[in-house]
Amino acid sequence: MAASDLCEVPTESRGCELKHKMSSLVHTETSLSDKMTDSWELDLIKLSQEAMGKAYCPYSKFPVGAALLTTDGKVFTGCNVENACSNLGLCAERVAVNKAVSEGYRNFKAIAVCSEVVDTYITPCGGCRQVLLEFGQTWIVLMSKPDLSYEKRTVVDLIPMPFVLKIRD
Ligand SMILES: O=c1ccn([C@H]2C[C@H](O)[C@@H](CO)O2)c(=O)[nH]1
Ligand SMILES: [Zn+2]
Repeated sequence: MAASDLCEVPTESRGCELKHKMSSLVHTETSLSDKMTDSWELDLIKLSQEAMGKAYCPYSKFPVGAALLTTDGKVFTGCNVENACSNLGLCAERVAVNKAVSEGYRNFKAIAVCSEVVDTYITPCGGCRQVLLEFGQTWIVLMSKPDLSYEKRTVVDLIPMPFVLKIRD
């Protein structure tokens, strides 16, 4: 995919987005277009690494970052947020998804995930795979290493034979 694929936000509205970002502490999205270098996938991974710096993980000491790209070019980041009551901890991916959904964004193009582990790509846990699936089967998951190398899969690749709730009329 070309870097230009990211420029889905019409040029005339980008300044507006940027102004909106700078003028508001409430809104948490950033626009990828103003951070773009060579490839959007690498940019998304770099944003996930930035988010990893905010991880709150005193128990596992295992920081994770995520950066979620919407189909209209916005990025919502997340980090893991642990708790003394361990089952209340949140994964980075779910923090990013919940931030996006709570701001009105449900259409996603990709999510990048990162950790400090150098010898394997970080992969979303089973719970997060189901959460990602909630918002579509064919969007992209980028699982990275600190050196920016990554594995690219679709959501359904990571959760074959997925559970989908069929609601009876
Ligand atoms: O893909 C993953 C895997 C793990 N974690 C978090 C959960 C917990 O805080 C820590 C150790 O499992 O890493 C994530 O945020 N995302
Ligand atoms: Zn998870």
